[in-house]
Amino acid sequence: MEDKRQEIQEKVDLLNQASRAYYQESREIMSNLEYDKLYDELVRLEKETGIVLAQSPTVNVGYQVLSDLPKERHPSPMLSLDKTKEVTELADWLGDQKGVLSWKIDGLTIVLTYRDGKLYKAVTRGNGEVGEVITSNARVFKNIPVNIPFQGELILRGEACIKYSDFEKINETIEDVSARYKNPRNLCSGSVRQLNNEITAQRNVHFFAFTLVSAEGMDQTSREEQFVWLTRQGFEVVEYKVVTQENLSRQVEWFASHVEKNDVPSDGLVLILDDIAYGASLGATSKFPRDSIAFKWRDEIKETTLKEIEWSASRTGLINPVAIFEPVELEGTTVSRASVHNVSILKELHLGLGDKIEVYKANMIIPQIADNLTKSDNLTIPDACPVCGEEAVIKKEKDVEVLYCTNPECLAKQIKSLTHFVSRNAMNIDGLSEATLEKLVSRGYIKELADLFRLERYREEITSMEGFGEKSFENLMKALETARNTTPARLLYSLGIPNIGVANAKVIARAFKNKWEQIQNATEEALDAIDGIGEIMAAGYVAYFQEEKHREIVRDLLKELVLDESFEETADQVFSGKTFVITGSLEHYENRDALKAVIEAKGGKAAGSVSKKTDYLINNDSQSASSKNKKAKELGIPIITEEQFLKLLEEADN
Ligand SMILES: NC(=O)c1ccc[n+]([C@@H]2O[C@H](COP(=O)([O-])OP(=O)(O)OC[C@H]3O[C@@H](n4cnc5c(N)ncnc54)[C@H](O)[C@@H]3O)[C@@H](O)[C@H]2O)c1
Ligand SMILES: [Zn+2]
Repeated sequence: MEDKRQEIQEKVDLLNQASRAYYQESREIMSNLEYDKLYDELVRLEKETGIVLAQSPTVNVGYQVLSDLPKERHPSPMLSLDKTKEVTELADWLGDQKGVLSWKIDGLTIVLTYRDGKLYKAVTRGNGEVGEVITSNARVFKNIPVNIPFQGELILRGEACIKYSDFEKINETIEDVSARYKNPRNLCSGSVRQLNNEITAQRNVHFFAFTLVSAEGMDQTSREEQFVWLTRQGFEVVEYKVVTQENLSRQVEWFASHVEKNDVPSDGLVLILDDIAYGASLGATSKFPRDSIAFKWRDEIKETTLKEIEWSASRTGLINPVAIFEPVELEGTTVSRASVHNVSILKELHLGLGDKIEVYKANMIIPQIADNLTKSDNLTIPDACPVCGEEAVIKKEKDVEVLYCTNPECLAKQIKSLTHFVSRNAMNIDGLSEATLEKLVSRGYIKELADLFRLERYREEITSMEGFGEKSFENLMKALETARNTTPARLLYSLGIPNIGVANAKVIARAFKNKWEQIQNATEEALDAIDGIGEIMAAGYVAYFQEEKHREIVRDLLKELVLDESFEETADQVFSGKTFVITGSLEHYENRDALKAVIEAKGGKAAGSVSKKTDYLINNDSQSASSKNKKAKELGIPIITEEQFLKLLEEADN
């Protein structure tokens, strides 16, 4: 008995510790599957021994709300939901009643109060007893009406959430990498509970109503009727189906088959009795209302064998373990990899190659390891980054151990520069989106720029990647072959040297007659002598090529590229035979000499006064009363702005 009591105490402590992290800090120290399993074990032990500790999560919705936001007590406690994983139990529970079945949205529950047709107050569920007042934040949710036709007091509950399609995009914009969120629910919680609603506004928070608590003077009798009414008031209501025992399993099937397509994160379904009065008559336990029940996906669990751990470096610098296992069918698709998230989880699972592991899809979507049955613990954590080979170290972030690449120039952290490298004016490689590049880098197929041209070796792996079939691979191979034949100017631009844009790259390449050796070894003086290249630019350029690692990048690239170093003196003389006159103040060019130099470099002439021989007058103010302007007009000579001149230059260059 003492042992059992001890076990209960330990489980209570562990569950409470997890809840504290989950609710207060928007982070997870264990998976929901693990949490629910522990919880079920605790329920079993409590039943067996008859002991229920005061702190037990089975009797408390409880965790303290510890934020700087103002607090408010709910008029009646907001409870949790009883749960089942069996459709038959769900059907028994429904009996001969009509019910409303909807997504159990995985976000943050909010209570809204409207008065006189206006949003008056928004409060989070908090610990069920006391919530946080977030009215100004709710006002900037994407789809919430701030004015509604109904004028009486209206109280409703719903879930605030961030859609999957927004999650990645928004998370990326959070500069402090360690402050980024693990899943949409965490991000939503962090976004809704902000002191500054400007941040909330940027996070695309959506609100889906699921319970009408009260509407002054209204007396609806059915939940379905309430949903329809709420829709008319301008609310988006959670997607739902009306069910009876007869069609229940079919409707559950419908939801199951739509989980993957659903952009709104969900972690199961909720079934509520349609008859409001009957539901209310059933009352509630200390933790659950009796008029509704949650349905959790069974989480089909399969046993398989761990083949390897892939260390996946991301742009955040984190190198996260991914388990690669013998393929298994899970919820209708073949799965062979699951993120292990971080070093702590890897250690807790005592993973080793050849281990028998159990895998499932969390919320029917994300593959996870549920358990390790053999725990051989034979892995070594790498001490070098799989992408750049530089030192990788284990860091502790809020009790969680993560592996981190110490090299600031690691390609994994430079996805943006890789995206630049393949862009149209650079290497012009079609079919490589930022997301694809990130995947290829994280899997170790691209460790340096030159590897892009060697992707053929990973044909098998890449064609089996999600969303990347034979056809797109073939297209990519073709695009690479075309891109391989390139010019020194493109290569120079694609390296992403500070301040060297398309135009500058062209000017420099031209100045060195397209000879790469000379381009790369240009001295500051030589660069400085080129029109349009300033001192600072020249210094940055030279510094770039002085670094051995940059020279190595280029050396390796040159092995893959076919550079066209031919040079025709006149080919670029696009203004040959043309005479320009410049007047008025300039915006783009520093002074007239700079503009003159460009004209001359292109074979043109810059004259001092307008005559019949003039082809263009460059003047930003065509209305000015200057004599040159007047003369040009008299002679019918086109007057162009700098902007138009640049266009001319660009058109001629292409
Ligand atoms: N991973 C962890 O460390 C950890 C810690 C604590 C809790 N948890 C997870 O949280 C669960 C318990 O959370 P809980 O008690 O906050 O909530 P719950 O799972 O009991 O869900 C009930 C709540 O869901 C919300 N909801 C969403 N959509 C709804 C809909 N369509 N209709 C009605 N209600 C809807 C409501 O606010 C309702 O109160 C656990 O089962 C576990 O999975 C995980
Ligand atoms: Zn690295």
